[in-house]
Parts: sequence; structure tokens; C-alpha cells
Amino acid sequence: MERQSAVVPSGDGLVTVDRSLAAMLVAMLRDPLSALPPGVFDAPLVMERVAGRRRLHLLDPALIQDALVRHADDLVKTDDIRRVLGPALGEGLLTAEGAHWRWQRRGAAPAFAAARLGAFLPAMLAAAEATASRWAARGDGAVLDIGHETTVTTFDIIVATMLSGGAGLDVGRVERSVDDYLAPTAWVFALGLLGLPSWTPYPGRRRAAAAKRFFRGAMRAAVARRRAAPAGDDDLVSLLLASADPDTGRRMTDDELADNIATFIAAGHETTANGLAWTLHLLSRHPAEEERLVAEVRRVTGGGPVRPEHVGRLPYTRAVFEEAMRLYPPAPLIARQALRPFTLGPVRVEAGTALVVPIHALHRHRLLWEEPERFDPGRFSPERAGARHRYSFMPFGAGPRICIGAGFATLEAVAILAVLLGRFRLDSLGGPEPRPAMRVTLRPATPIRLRLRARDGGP
Ligand code: HEM
Repeated sequence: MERQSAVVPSGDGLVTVDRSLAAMLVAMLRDPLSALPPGVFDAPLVMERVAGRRRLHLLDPALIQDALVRHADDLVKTDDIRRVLGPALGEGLLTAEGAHWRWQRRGAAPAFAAARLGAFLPAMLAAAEATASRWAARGDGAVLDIGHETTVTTFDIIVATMLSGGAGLDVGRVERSVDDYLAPTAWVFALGLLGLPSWTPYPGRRRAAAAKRFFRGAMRAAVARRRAAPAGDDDLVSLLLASADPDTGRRMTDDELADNIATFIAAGHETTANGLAWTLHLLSRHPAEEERLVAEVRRVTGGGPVRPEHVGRLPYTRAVFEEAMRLYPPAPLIARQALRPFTLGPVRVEAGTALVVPIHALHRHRLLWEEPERFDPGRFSPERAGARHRYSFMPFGAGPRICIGAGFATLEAVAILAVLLGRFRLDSLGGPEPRPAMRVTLRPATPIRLRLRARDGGP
């Protein structure tokens, strides 16, 4: 049992938790998710005090909206996030702040406008079909590492749509480099907690540094290839190349372009891949929901191939993906730091206070969800979703820093599920529920393996 000195509830829903630095470090190194303070699944607000530092955990949807939307200009991302992601992603869209963030966001936004997303569907469906062909070749009964399979699929998609497929990037090496880079994340958080410099040695640091060198080198090579042979397409990189700072007219340097290609490749495939892996795991344990999803796909496609015009007509498939992201949000935590004091509900937020939205806990919060642990895609029917506060479900974040790829991710997830589950069933191998582990994203602590079965009428 973890040691903590005090948990004090007050009449206005605020719970204050004092924790010893040692207890916090042990929990953090075990898994940053298990280091969340007690109370986050029951209370609307939890103020945690560790070694003189204050972290306010927000679980009241109205206060989350107040903080991330109304007070967006009073907040910046925390040093922790910059420490973990900065070396790999530089000053790209995810990690930049202020004016540098704003002009990059404006430059990238047209690529993700709802009206344009449909143009990406052929590439999304082609990648899903390629995975289906690989699976058919593996044969009935093969056991798949489902996280690896979904990663290959979403990687193909991001490379095809961002770089017109011409990046020459090796998916296997990129996947290994992301794994190695993120593996010691908990140590980086722990060093931050102790106020130690980022060069302090820790287990996994050398592998992470080698992974970062490979990843950054591959991104710079992608930029050089693009400069040497402009694709002339309207893929994302063309848009970034064409975007100019509205105030100065300045365009992106090669380093800035590499930061953003790195950002879009990293943020734009691993999250969706994890969301899909958890979805396929949940469906393997919920055959009735899986059957309903397959019936929807067959009704809409008439049993033929999934075409772009079908994807927007699969509301149950989408609801399944959303319910999986409720239970296993691929980005399980959002953190900010207050630049200046302001009032949030019953709390005076002082400059320097960290604000944390533990999305993982919000999505399983007992005041917000009935039977929060139960997998029930029906929660995302328009009637039931419309009855909830918009900010009780926020896998893509909120406010101006909301995920720019939210529509893209949902579209590709629905397309991939429709193609793969139309042709295959994935059976659970049994055993205990896989444990999630937070490594910036929420990954299965050990690989999830599922058994492949061709469907009747399939290959
Ligand atoms: C299921 C899949 C995804 C999830 C759950 C997810 C989640 C998130 C979340 C929670 C944030 C906000 C982080 C914060 O406020 O601190 C974010 C930001 C971001 N995401 Fe996603 N994401 C997904 C897919 C994608 C895709 C497909 C792309 C690109 C193609 C993408 C690119 C980005 C970028 C560039 C940002 C930074 C935006 C900014 O700060 O302006 N994400 N994502």
C-alpha cells in the first residue's frame, strides 16, 4: 500500500492529497498512471502537494472547459512534456508555444479541414487492404501481435498522406525507435520531479538517445529528399512548405520542417494504432458487439469492398472506437502549467501550479459514467452522447491545443475496422485483462496477442 500523509476532502468537492516525494517516485517509476493521486475516480477536483509543488487534477467537465478553453492563454505545456518530447520533436506543432505554435497551427490546419479529410480515404482504405492481404497470407489460426499490426497500418497511412508515400522510411525501424525512445518515460518524469538536469543518467537513456538520433536523421533525410524532388502534391508537407507566418512572411526552415514531419509522424500514427489495438482486444472479448459491428459493415457495403463513401455511414463502428478510447484513451493525460494566477471554481490557481486532466480517470469517473468499467458502445449513440457534458469525453483534448488530427484519426480508425473486421475475426487467447501502461501514450504493458480467423465468405 502506498504511503501518503493526508487525504482531506472539503465541502466544495476539492480533495487535498499530501504525498511524500518517495511514495510519488516509487509509484511514478512503477507506472505514471498508477501515480495518479487517490480520489481522481470519485472527486471533481484533487489538489496534490508533493515536495512543496502543487498539481491540481481536474475531473469536473465544466472546470476543464473553463481551464483549457477560457484560460488557454494563461497556460503553457509543462516542463515534463517538453523534457520527454522536446528532444525528438523539437519545436514542432505539439511542443511549440505562443506565436511559433500559432503560425504552425494555421499552416497545418487546411490539411485537416473536415471537407478535405475525405481525400485521404483512398490511402486509408488501401493501407487497411494491404494489412488484410498480409493477414490472409498468414493463414487461419495465426497469432498476431495486434499492436504491431495496427502500427504498421497507421504508419502506412501517415506516410502516404503526409509525404505522398515517398519518404523511404522503414516502418520496422521507426516502430523500434519509438518504443526505445518512450520506454524510459517514467524516469524522465521522475528526474523532473526531483529537479535533476536532463543529462542525469537513468536506465534506457542510451537506447533512447540512439533512437532519437535515428528518428531525427530519418526526418532530416525526408526533408532533403522533398527539397530535391518536390512532389507537387497537396499532401501535408506541401502545405507546410507553402505556409508563411502571417506577421513576418517567414517560411519554415529545414529544421522546422523536420520538427513537424517528426511531430506528425509520431503523433499521427502511434496514438491511433494504440486506440485500434485496444478496440480489437475489447471486441475479441465482446462477441455480441463485434457481431453488431460486422452486421453494420455488411449492410452498408452490401458484402463488397469498403469504399470511401461507406465510411461516414458506419455510426456503430465509430461508437465502438469511441467507447474503446473512453476505456483506454491513447493520450491518457493532459498537463499544463499556469503562467499567471486565476480562479478556477473554488480554487485560486497560483502561477506555476500544474493543472492535470487525467483523461484516463475522467473517462472512468464514478460521478460521470454509469458502470464506468463496462464496455458499452451504446453510450455513444447520439441520444446518450448528447445528454452528457461535452468535456466528460475528451480523447483528443480540448481548447486551442485540441488534437489537429482528431477527424483524421476517427476516419482512419473506422475505415480500418470496417475493412479488417469485414474479412476477419480476432479471437481472444483468454487470460487476464491486459494492463495498460502509460509511456506518454497508453500502450498495453505487454503485447496483446489475438488469433486470426477468416470469416465465412472471407478469404
Ligand atoms: C486516436 C488518435 C489520437 C489521439 C487519441 C490523439 C490525442 C491528442 C491529444 C489529447 C492532443 C492534445 C495534447 C494536449 O493538449 O496537451 C493531441 C494533439 C495533437 N495531435 Fe493528436 N491524437 C490522435 C491522432 C492524431 C493524428 C492522426 C494526428 C496527425 C495526423 C495527430 C496530431 C496531433 C498534433 C500535431 C497535436 C498538437 C496540436 C497542437 O498543439 O496544436 N494526432 N492529440
